[in-house]
Amino acid sequence: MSKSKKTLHKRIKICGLTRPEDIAAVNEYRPDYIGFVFAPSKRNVSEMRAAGLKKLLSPDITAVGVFVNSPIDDIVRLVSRGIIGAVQLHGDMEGFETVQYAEDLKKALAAARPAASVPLIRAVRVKDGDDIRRAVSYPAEYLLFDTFVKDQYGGSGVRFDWSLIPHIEKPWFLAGGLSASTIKEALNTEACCLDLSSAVETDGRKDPKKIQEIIQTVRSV
Ligand SMILES: O=C(O)c1ccccc1NCC(=O)[C@H](O)[C@H](O)COP(=O)(O)O
Repeated sequence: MSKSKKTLHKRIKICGLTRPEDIAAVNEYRPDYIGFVFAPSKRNVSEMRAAGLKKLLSPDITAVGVFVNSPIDDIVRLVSRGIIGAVQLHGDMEGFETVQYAEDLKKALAAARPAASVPLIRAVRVKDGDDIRRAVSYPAEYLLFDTFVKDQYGGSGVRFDWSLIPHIEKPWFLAGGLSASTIKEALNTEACCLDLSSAVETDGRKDPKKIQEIIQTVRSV
């Protein structure tokens, strides 16, 4: 593992924002990305809610739409309306979010927004190293490694064994149970971005103090 890659500036994504108060917190503490979850989840936001939240969001923070097996048209509409600027695919690579699906989505996004570059982030729910190796050739700009939890697509707050991640050329996000107690260790991985949700919540709501602490830790390195 190259030292320079490990010590590169890490980006931060705070996922699962649902309220204007959450947007006020990220506008103040400034992660690189925030996530709106359009999949079934306790953090789900409707298109209308996300549109309202996006209007409040600082324009230099990229809003990522998180999807699980969604129709391409729904994703393209959110991008066309300027509600999201990146697409995180968290569903099933076999059966729904296939390679063909990603290629069709890319074509549809390019047709709808020719001037915009809308990166795809391929989420991989890691059970073992094979899950990672299978995902490397998926047509996405980034990979995102999260924990496999049965019957839960994401936002579990559970960590996986990071030693399963080999050196890969494609940039990748690290997710799954990242918290104040693991963030320094995560800074020592080759991830380009650290993605948090559960650990920056209190009683199921985003907690500005926890967001501030995590972002300060990451930025102080
Ligand atoms: O957050 C959710 O509820 C969710 C539901 C369905 C698919 C994806 C979901 N979240 C995706 C994320 O990017 C989370 O930040 C990531 O899974 C990490 O969450 P956590 O382990 O809670 O930090």
